[in-house]
Amino acid sequence: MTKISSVEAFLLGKEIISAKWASLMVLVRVTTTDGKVGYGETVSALRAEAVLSFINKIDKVMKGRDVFDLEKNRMEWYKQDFNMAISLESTTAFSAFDIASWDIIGKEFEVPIYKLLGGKYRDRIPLYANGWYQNCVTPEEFVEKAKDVVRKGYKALKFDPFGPYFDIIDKKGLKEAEERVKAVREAVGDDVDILIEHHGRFNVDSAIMIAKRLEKYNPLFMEEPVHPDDIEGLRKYRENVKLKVALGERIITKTQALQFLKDKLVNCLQIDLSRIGGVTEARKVVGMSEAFDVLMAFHNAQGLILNAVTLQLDASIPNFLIQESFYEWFPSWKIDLIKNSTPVENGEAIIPEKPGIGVDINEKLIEELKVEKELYSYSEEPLWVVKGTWRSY
Ligand SMILES: O=C(O)C(=O)C[C@H](O)[C@H](O)CO
Ligand SMILES: [Mg+2]
Repeated sequence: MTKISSVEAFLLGKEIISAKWASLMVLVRVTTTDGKVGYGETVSALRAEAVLSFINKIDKVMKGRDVFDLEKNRMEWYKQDFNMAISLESTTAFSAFDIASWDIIGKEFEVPIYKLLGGKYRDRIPLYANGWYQNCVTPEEFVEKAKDVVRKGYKALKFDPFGPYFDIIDKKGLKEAEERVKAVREAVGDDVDILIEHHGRFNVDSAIMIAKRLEKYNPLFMEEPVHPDDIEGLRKYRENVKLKVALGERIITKTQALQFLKDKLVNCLQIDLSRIGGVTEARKVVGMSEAFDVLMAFHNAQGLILNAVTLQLDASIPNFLIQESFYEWFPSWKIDLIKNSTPVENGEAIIPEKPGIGVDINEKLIEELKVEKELYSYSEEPLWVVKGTWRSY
């Protein structure tokens, strides 16, 4: 029995980066009584202290339990936390614990996790770039950065072309968004995919107007076109728009995922392993999606532990579309933390082959990067946008 002796969390950070929401990192370490160590990562933006307190409670519940008992351990936490199914803080804390558990299990068998999930389905992981458009507002600024992305070898890139518009978009906003998308499409050509991020900010009539304006640029998908809880709006969007819909980063249970699948509200599911319940729950949602002919494009916007474990699933699943990557736009401290062991080559990720999640943690950096608490200051530009893009021009 590989008994859990501790579940610890560390709040790490250094500087604000293009992905402001990911300027902090809650690193979770699970240790067993025989000294095995596994790492996971959770969501931190606006809720770091709450997540740390959940990890502290998970530590108390999991001490002495077998790290291999993934389903039993999850059910125990689900039983202990009456509100787990409606709490991102609880599910993200548990997701990190589950990821760290799989890290230990892979290390026990001395294999990367993908070998425990059915082996390799693909040798490399095609990526789309995100985070590349910091401080872009004018079409020219977007074009300059988009060309850099293509020069790096990416065959797909995602961006949010909507500036500071929220809920309703007017003629000026539509014109600005179209100018940005048109300029990027013309700059990258037809062989590079463009993916439109709405960040779930529009009411459905605005979202439909946007789709009508942008469909001529042939986006691979429209991500979170309407507010995340606007199910009726999404139904109306699906009735009026032919473009593919992608969503899922805010789904925290497989039951929620089922609602979108059974009502055919999504073409591509973007669940996030650090929110849905780690590897254990993510692989169930992959199977459910496969039954509905829905492809996976995991959300992956937090850090390099999440990136590594996400690549393990990408390697092994049949219904895969493309993988989000901030890798080349994350701060160097996050890359250093995993000893830069999941590099991107020509717009593709190499599958990490080390045991467990496939990366080693630079443990001496943990001490160096520790921060006391999450510093938050209000600004018109919310945390969840790529920094410097909320200006009209
Ligand atoms: O990467 C994406 O698709 C995002 O939407 C990034 C979000 O801003 C981020 O996850 C907010 O926590
Ligand atoms: Mg998104």
